[in-house]
Amino acid sequence: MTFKYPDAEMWLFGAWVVMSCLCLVQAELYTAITDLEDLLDTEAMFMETLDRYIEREEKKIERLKRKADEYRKEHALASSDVSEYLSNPLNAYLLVKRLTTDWTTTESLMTEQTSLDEAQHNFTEIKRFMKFPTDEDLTGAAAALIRLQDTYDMDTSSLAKGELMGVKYTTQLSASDCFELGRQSYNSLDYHHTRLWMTEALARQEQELRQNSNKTETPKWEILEYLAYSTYMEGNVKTALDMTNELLQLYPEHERAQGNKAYYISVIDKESNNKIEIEEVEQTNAKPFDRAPTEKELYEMSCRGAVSPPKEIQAKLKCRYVSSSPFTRLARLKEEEAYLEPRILLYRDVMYDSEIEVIKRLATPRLKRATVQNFKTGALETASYRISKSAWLSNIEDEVVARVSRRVEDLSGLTTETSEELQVVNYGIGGHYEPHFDFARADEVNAFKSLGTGNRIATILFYMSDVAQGGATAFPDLKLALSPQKGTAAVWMNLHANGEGDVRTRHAACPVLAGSKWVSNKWLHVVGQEFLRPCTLDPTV
Ligand SMILES: O=C(O)CCC(=O)C(=O)O
Ligand SMILES: [Fe+2]
Repeated sequence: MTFKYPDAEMWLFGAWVVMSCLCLVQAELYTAITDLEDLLDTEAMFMETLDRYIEREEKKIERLKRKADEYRKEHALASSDVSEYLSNPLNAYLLVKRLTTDWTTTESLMTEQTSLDEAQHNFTEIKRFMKFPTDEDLTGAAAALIRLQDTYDMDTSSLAKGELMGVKYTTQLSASDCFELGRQSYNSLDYHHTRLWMTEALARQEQELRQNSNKTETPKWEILEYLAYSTYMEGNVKTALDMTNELLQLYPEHERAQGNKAYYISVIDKESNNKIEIEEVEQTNAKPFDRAPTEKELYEMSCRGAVSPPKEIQAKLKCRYVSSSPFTRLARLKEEEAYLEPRILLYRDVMYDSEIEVIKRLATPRLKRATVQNFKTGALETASYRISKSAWLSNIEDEVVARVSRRVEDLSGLTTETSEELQVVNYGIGGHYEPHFDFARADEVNAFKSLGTGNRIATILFYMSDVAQGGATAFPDLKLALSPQKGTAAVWMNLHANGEGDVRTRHAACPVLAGSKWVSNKWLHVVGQEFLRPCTLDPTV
């Protein structure tokens, strides 16, 4: 890549060498924090190019100002006594010269484009060789924010003010930021969030105008257009008509709004001719539960701590030190019961910071958008219900990975001979994994078939980071949420002793609200555990 600013070249080239190997594949940057960090480097290069462009343009304007001063002075002199001035042959010559060759030079200075061309060239090169977000990334980032809003039940205005579940951050969203979220929701046909964010955009815009801030970029009529339409789509035609009237006061020639107005009036007329009272839908965020909550609602409630296991169950939970193997006799395990039936155990401080660093370092260059198995076909696919980046590490790659496998055996009393490799996962903001089973169900015939090791009998989930906010592992049916604590492992059996899947283990990774989440999974399989966990025909075990 060639850069046109000579002294920028060395720095840019250095950055390019580092970045170019990482950056040729550009997609889904929002899925992991590690990728977002690279975007800051891209932004730094954009800023450098912009600063240089401004500097050059300012120099140009300075030169033009000096020229204008010269013209003004000479012109004033001439005007003070025109005939006297022009009677001098030198002045007559200079006047003609000023308006010919001189003026041509001035004009070409005005229209000179080199700094613009160079800046544009540099922008193109940066976009080609550095990580650069796509429209898909913007859609994904907006969807992640909306997912967080829903899961953690955050009201639009608090979120726009930077309040995340009671924690106040300094970043706020401007009217145009809110407008963009509304527009993204509109493009996803999500009229509920379109209305919420366009309402907020209007409120913010009024505030910005009151504060005389020059932030306001989106015309009010445009916000009103989205707001009116989403309001109509949500069933409130009268309010939609009022909003469209307001829009037309600001922009009377707006043809689409004129059409919509006529349409809304016709809907209202038709209803009143039929003597049907139009019921304006009450628009609130509240979700009244006059019915049993759906799994999604239970999942979201577990994530935000709005539900928890019954007190009787919690009262029975114990914690203890255990030593079941040579290793754990030396370093006794801190075992905590998180749930009894099914048994979900937490082991504290079983992965050390130094081990976590090695695992993260090995996994980082290999992180790819996580896939889920299409259990019907066996194919691996990306899916919006699982948003994270993951990589697999094998025991032979590093002693630390092998050591983690041995620790898994100590924790579970099972063998890792037939297990999958260690799956390392990094979730960015909004990263999540919706409710799922780790085991394959009866109809998912192709799952693990090629491995020949049977179903996933147990899950050992290591938390490799704390998470500032959100990111719990939720078990919706149990109303249980495990909050990540660096170094802790969660362990549970996915199968009953008769080999049937235990549906109570259905679980999810709640969206990360603030911070970044690292975990690793070790999935143990059935084959090889025959003597370690004997099977029974009793379906209750
Ligand atoms: O990240 C978590 O909390 C759970 C991850 C999980 O369930 C999975 O990867 O299967
Ligand atoms: Fe899972």
